[in-house]
Amino acid sequence: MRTSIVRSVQSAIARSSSSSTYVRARAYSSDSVPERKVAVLGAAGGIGQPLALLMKLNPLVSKLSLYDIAGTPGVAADVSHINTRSEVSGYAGEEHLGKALEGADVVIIPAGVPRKPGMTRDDLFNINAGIVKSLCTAIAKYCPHALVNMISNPVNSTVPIAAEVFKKAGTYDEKRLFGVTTLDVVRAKTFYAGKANVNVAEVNVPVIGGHAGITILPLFSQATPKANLSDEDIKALTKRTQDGGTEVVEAKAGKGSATLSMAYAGAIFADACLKGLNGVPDVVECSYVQSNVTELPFFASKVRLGKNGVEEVLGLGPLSDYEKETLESLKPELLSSIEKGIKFANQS
Ligand SMILES: NC(=O)c1ccc[n+]([C@@H]2O[C@H](COP(=O)([O-])OP(=O)(O)OC[C@H]3O[C@@H](n4cnc5c(N)ncnc54)[C@H](O)[C@@H]3O)[C@@H](O)[C@H]2O)c1
Ligand SMILES: O=C(O)C[C@H](O)C(=O)O
Repeated sequence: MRTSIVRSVQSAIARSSSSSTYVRARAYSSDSVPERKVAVLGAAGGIGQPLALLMKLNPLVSKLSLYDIAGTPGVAADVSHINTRSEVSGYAGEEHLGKALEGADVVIIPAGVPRKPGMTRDDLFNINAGIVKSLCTAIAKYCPHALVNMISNPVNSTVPIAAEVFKKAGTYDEKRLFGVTTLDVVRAKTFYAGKANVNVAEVNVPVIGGHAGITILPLFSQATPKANLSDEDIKALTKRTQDGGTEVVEAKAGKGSATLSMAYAGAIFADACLKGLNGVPDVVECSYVQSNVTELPFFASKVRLGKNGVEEVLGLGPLSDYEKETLESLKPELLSSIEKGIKFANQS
């Protein structure tokens, strides 16, 4: 029974990645899976706890390191009783951050405050920018070669902050820094499947741009399986995807933002990073990375993952007129969030 629950969660995650990835991943025998340490920073939080659970279910992880400013020993003890491959360690307090990070292959960062109703993601900047800066300073020191999966908002600014911190430390490698935008893809797939009345497990929708309001641009013109949706339907789906986070923030009415769907999305993205590191071919996910597919220095688009992180930032493909227009209108806001992050990292 327990084995079947673990297997069904694992295969849901595997199916969510590209189907070719799934078929090849199954070809692994447990003996041939390399040792991989994954660290979660902010592991006692609303996202951190279910993400710790999902990473504990991932057979690609051999060491799971859970770090937070407080509360991590309990989470680690709890998760450690699950009879899966990884060895779990919990670390609480800044003096243990180095140990938590040492030897990490992938660092996932859901540390920081979430939104309340009426707030934008940018309203979190003042608190979260400092948290991300100090965590990235430690990453540069203790695991400079790790792939960094940034979840903390505002992602449009926290990723540029991380890049600047790593540049200052002399450890920046643009192939290893990712803003996690997978939740936008997860939402776009769900909403599209509902409207188009197609099997959600077969749906693919790229989401480009950034991770805040109008900077989130789902490319429904490229969605598969194809469906004959009207322009109004596409506009409504686009708006719902852009407002997906706010929908959850309002429904939670002051108790935070998306945690469970984010943990799921974060687990899919981390799994894709691990598969890439392990040499699984054709691992493609959307992510907010250093990019030259547009004139903006950071941009989310499809990315091929490999043994060094980003193997290739893929182009945008053909856009509808509506998507072209929306792309142009998101650029000023995204650029200003990027510049805000860069300025913060360099002045403080
Ligand atoms: N990228 C996305 O798609 C996405 C989706 C949902 C939420 N988020 C963001 O993720 C972040 C976390 O959300 P949550 O709901 O888990 O919040 P939460 O408040 O429930 O948990 C955050 C955790 O971070 C910890 N923390 C604070 N400062 C820290 C530090 N210096 N080092 C380590 N840990 C620290 C807190 O102790 C807490 O346990 C928020 O910024 C939220 O906006 C991003
Ligand atoms: O909306 C938020 O503040 C959290 C997150 O970015 C989300 O998209 O759910």
